[in-house]
Amino acid sequence: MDIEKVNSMDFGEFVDVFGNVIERCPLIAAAVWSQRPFSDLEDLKKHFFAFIDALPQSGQEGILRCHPDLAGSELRRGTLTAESQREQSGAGLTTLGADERLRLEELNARYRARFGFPFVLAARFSDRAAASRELERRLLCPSAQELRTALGEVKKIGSLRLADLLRADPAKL
Ligand SMILES: NC(=O)NC1=NC(=O)NC1=O
Repeated sequence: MDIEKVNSMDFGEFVDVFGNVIERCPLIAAAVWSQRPFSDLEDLKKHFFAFIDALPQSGQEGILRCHPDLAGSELRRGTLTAESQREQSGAGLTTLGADERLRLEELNARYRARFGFPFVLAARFSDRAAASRELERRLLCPSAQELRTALGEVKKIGSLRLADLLRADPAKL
């Protein structure tokens, strides 16, 4: 899909296509639509990220809370979004052994209890071993730093999803 096609989209089409670039936060696409026309993918990405960066901390934490746990209950229940399902299975998180899954579950619970939002990692840049290693490392970080790190992961996930969409053939959307 080229940027001209994106710029020609009406509001509904734009949110249909880009509403899950940031997991379960269609509001962001709904806001970014009014920034059109976009010069290219980078410009579109810049507007998504600028919206996130301009939010108060409560809004940024809200974005993180919209993310399903890695290898969590939503994965088991099959209620992940298509993007999350692909990302998590690509990182080998759908085939964890029981002990690995329980370990992640326990770490996720400790992380959420500490920071008040779930651990977020761009799974496509990771694998099952790296996920729990990163979780253990980041669990020890100061809260302000961890918020910035987590939002950086949200942006990595969003970048990959945008790149997929811009490469996608509109007929298949
Ligand atoms: N908690 C998470 O990090 N979730 C996810 N990371 C991804 O890359 N996809 C997800 O669903």
